[in-house]
Amino acid sequence: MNLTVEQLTTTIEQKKIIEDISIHVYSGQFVGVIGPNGSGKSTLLKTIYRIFRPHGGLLSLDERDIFKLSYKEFSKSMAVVSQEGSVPFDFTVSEIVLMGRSPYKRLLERDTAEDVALVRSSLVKVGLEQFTDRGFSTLSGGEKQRVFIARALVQEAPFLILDEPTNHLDIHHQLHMLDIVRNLNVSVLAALHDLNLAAAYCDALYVVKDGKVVRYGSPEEVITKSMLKEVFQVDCTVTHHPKTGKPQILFISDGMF
Ligand SMILES: Nc1ncnc2c1ncn2[C@@H]1O[C@H](COP(=O)(O)OP(=O)(O)OP(=O)(O)O)[C@@H](O)[C@H]1O
Repeated sequence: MNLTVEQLTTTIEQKKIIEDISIHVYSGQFVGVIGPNGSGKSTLLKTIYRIFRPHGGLLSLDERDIFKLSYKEFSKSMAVVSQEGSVPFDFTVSEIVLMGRSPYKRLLERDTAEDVALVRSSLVKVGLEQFTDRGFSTLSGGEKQRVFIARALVQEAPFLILDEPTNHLDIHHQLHMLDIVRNLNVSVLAALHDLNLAAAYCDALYVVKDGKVVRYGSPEEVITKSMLKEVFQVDCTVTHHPKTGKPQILFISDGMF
């Protein structure tokens, strides 16, 4: 599934938070959005997944205007794992994951054996099969994050939005989660803070600063010493991973010496 974002502007309380952003995610691509804190990454993603209404521009999935899709059509097309996932009541893990099947159901329709099997296989994928009946509130931050990933998986959407999906995860689970997503062969747009992971997993990167796209290209084109200085205000050496050949950043700061 293709995503096209053309000249998108989102204003909150009279302030332009993102301005004139154009992005393309081709079918099956894993595209990253990187940028400093407060640069507008989440606002961009939230506008794409319809939390915010844009004040200008066009958003389309396979040529269809995102804002013209019904709730069910939209939810079957796009799954979201956000950094702010919360659950109002103490549902169990399997109840929360089952919610990912709701776009496929009519009101009060019962869960099918297929739904239950999908929930089970997603929980196995994220390593939470022992947690099926646990109350969500009893889980650690990383376990909660993996529940939301499982919920997105059962949604079986061809487009996945990830807003800092590895926030609470230890390094093993960060790599495991990105491996799972990569192997789904769906289109992905992900805001990532870890630039080495962004370089390792993404086919293309957009760099956002002050609400605007300031760089775009392959990780090799984008992850450079000058970009890191200009956009993130850090000094570094950029080398290459000895096995994958992807850019690898070694940060340098006065306090290290
Ligand atoms: N509802 C809101 N009301 C007012 N300002 C907002 C609102 N939502 C976002 N902003 C502001 O918009 C700017 C961009 O925020 P956003 O969350 O999109 O950035 P981000 O790049 O995702 O940041 P981070 O890396 O810290 O998560 C910030 O200055 C933020 O304070």
